[in-house]
Amino acid sequence: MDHCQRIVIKIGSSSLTDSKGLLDDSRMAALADAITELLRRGWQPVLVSSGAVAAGLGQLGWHRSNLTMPERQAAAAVGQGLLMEKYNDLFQARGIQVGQVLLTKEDLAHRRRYLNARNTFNVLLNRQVLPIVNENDTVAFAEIRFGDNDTLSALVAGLVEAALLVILTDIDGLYSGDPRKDPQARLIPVVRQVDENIMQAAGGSGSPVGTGGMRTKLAAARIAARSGVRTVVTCGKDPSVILAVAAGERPGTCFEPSPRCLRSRKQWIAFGSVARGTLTIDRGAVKALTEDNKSLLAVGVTAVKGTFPAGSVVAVEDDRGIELARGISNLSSDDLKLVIKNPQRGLEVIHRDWLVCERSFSLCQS
Ligand SMILES: Nc1ncnc2c1ncn2[C@@H]1O[C@H](COP(=O)(O)OP(=O)(O)O)[C@@H](O)[C@H]1O
Ligand SMILES: N[C@@H](CCC(=O)OP(=O)(O)O)C(=O)O
Repeated sequence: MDHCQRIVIKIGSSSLTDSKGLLDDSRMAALADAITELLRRGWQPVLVSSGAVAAGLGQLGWHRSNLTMPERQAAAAVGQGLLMEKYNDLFQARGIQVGQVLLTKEDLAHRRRYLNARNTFNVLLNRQVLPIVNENDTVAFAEIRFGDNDTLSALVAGLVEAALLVILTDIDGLYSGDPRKDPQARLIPVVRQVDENIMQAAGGSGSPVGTGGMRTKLAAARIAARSGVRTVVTCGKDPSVILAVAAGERPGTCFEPSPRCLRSRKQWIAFGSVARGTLTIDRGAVKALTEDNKSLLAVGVTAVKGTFPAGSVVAVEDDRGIELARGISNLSSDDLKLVIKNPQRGLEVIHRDWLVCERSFSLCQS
């Protein structure tokens, strides 16, 4: 199996719909042509496609303004079927089988479901079936939904160990400021680190159909970079651009993979899992974790929030409430509460193999 040849392509609602907000047939056909060519060239592509809500609204004749969440979810229920029907017809005509993969944040947060999804992707990809992924909008609800598909595409890219993530949108890349508000804004061709400064350049969505804007694309690029995946954000008007990206060209903005990329299990802890509780640690423990790469011992834990069994993912924060690590706790919250009153020397709460220190988890949340 050659993971180097895996490529995740995310196409946003703004690139899939026409000026009336309906699915753009010619754009979808051009996308199908480009993906077919990628397969012919030996790549294993995964398509993360938005557009379910837009397609549903078009079919039902509903207007986007003032929709409640259940109404959006109902529109997605109608639209997801239409979207897949279109993709199925387009790819069948090109001799390619497709498989629908609908995921929620909760699916990826659950370690066994995450691994099951990985096995399914591997079977589809190794048998030249194109996985077409979307968020399962009809069941995902407010607090635990991705909302946009940018973050989802980055998690999928890490999951399948892709070499490239291509995010197709309605603008040719990341600009130094939101181009709608700043006419002086310049295109940034390469980003080596998604930090707070770069984050400040990004605004929300510019189109009525898009959801995340550039902010969620940066969060996605950061997750991908830490997972060892190079991200290119570029314009999806002409989907054949993905062939140029696969051939090594860098139209738009290229986000380089991090030299300190995380291995699979730590990627999941850092970006896929949902923390079930929070541990506050003292200054000595902060140093041990962030500078000395040590495991977290019970002596350094000063407070425990939440109720969780042993084996849960927990957030670790300093005494100012800043999250600086995440890991799998060897102890339940009940046991931890007993232990911190009377710490046993050397008792390990999180082994360093199950601990991820990340200076800015908040930058990875969309
Ligand atoms: N710094 C920036 N550079 C480029 N685009 C930006 C920036 N800040 C905000 N945007 C907006 O982000 C939009 C793309 O995001 P979005 O509308 O969510 O598209 P999609 O449906 O492809 O996810 C652009 O059209 C643009 O208006
Ligand atoms: N899952 C939703 C995606 C929502 C959305 O608009 O995402 P995006 O266009 O990527 O900002 C759908 O299919 O309509």
